[in-house]
Amino acid sequence: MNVAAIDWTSVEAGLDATGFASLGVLIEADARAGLIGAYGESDLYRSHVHMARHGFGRGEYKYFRYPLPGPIAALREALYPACADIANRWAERMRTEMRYPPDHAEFIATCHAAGQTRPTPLMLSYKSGDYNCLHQDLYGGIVFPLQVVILLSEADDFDGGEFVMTEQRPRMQSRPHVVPLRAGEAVVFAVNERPVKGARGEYRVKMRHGVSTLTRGARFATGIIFHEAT
Ligand SMILES: O=C(O)CCC(=O)C(=O)O
Ligand SMILES: [Fe+2]
Repeated sequence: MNVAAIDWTSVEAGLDATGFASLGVLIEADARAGLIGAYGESDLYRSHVHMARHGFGRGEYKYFRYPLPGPIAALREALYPACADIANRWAERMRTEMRYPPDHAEFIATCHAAGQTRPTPLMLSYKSGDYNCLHQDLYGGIVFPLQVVILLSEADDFDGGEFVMTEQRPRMQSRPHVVPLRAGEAVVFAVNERPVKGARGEYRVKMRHGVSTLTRGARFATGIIFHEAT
């Protein structure tokens, strides 16, 4: 984890330009292997979702229960403050009333007061033929506008399985993005809407994310979502 090395000015510029930005490699090989190795330990998770059963795609994911694994808990807390600054600037530009407190514990208290009490960080597991349909991770009325995904598998472990985003612009066709990810690399991206500066002021685009079909091997990723679920 090297959160101190992140250049948040360029991260914000990337988020403003495309709705996503790399944070560099934040989970080293040992910790990646640890998280993948613990995927089968059911005590660590509060729920297990088979995507095909819900029409979400193919493959599976599991939501962690508290206490979160060390590296996930540490990153969630350490990444939050800079993300909250960006989130507050976005809220101003989009003229929404929500403002985000400077530390994550305080934001969690806001979620709890609204009845969102369950943890949302998750592990995702894909095998050849699996994919994740375009979606948004919204779990209640309280939404933190940025989230983070980290690839845990090595580049050689799989083919296909690219992280993709779409940007739905008002009265225009949707724009696709393929987001490159190295092993351990984290990408911060827009959960839902983000502001874009147009010729006549700010407008909003709606973002969705997903994963293209794996054509070989196995792919694990972890997602760090800052709001809690109902
Ligand atoms: O497997 C992936 O890269 C996508 C993960 C995802 O949907 C998420 O982190 O919310
Ligand atoms: Fe997601």
